[in-house]
Amino acid sequence: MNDKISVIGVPMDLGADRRGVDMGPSAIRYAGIAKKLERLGFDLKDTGNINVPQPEMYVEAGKYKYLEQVVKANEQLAEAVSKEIGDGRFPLVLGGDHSIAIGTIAGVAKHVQNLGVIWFDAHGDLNTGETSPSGNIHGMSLAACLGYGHERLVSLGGFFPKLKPENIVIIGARDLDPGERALIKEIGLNVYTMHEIDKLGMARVMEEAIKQVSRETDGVHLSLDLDGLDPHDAPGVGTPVIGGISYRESHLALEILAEADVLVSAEFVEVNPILDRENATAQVAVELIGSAFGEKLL
Ligand SMILES: NC(=[NH2+])NCCC[C@H](N)C(=O)O
Ligand SMILES: [Mn+2]
Ligand SMILES: [Mn+2]
Repeated sequence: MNDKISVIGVPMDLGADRRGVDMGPSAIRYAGIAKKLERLGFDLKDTGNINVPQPEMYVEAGKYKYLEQVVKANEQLAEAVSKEIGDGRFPLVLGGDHSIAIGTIAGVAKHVQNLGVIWFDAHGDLNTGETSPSGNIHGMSLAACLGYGHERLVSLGGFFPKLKPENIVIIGARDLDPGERALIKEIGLNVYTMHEIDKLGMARVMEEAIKQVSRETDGVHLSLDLDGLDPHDAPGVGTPVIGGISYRESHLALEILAEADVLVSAEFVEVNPILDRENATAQVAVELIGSAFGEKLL
């Protein structure tokens, strides 16, 4: 794995239309991400935060809430990610709501022709403005990367689609909207719901998932929404869903992923300190980052 990591913070909450998740990058830094990665021997650079507007500056509703602002911030993010990769560094993006996957993936896909993606999430984030129950863009980011949804989101970074369905797996899904289910069936997206995780076990799920996302790709991106974990272990998220991936399963998953040595980029999103208990969810994020970057007990 690349031993140079660049942290990029994205204090974005417009895609969730809910305050708090903008403080995610600070909370994850406060929980000790730098110490963790330096102790693991990485050359770490913190590039600071992307500039994201405050929601109070705008009154907006509709099918794509805060579209203009979300696009602007994601364009900056895509450039920042692309620059770090161009400098030979591994971009580690801290959210912020999950709409930022659009910018991260746009930046990575500029360099990696066929990008594989492991999408850890309770949700599919496969809505478009037409199917979304909320108008929140964080529920539309994976769809946008696949070429579905608003033109501004789909073509962000100047090219589309960024991803092919066969190079993606979703892990941990347990809350899908009707339009998301229809899209999954239509394009044959591989989703490991909690049913498969319970039945097969996380080790087998990860082996299969890694095989699929690295088969015909030139690198793999990890997009980890903390709400993929059970709210018992990660309470500080805006859209919690019971019955999720346990603390232990999530570590196992990332340890197996680290062993496979396929990652070229990663993002950890949806940490909301306002809803958290004593920064526990940011703490979990830092521990998971450790596992994803090869931390082991012995
Ligand atoms: N990244 C997330 N937490 N997404 C939650 C999405 C919730 C719901 N499916 C929606 O579209 O509004
Ligand atoms: Mn998500
Ligand atoms: Mn989610």
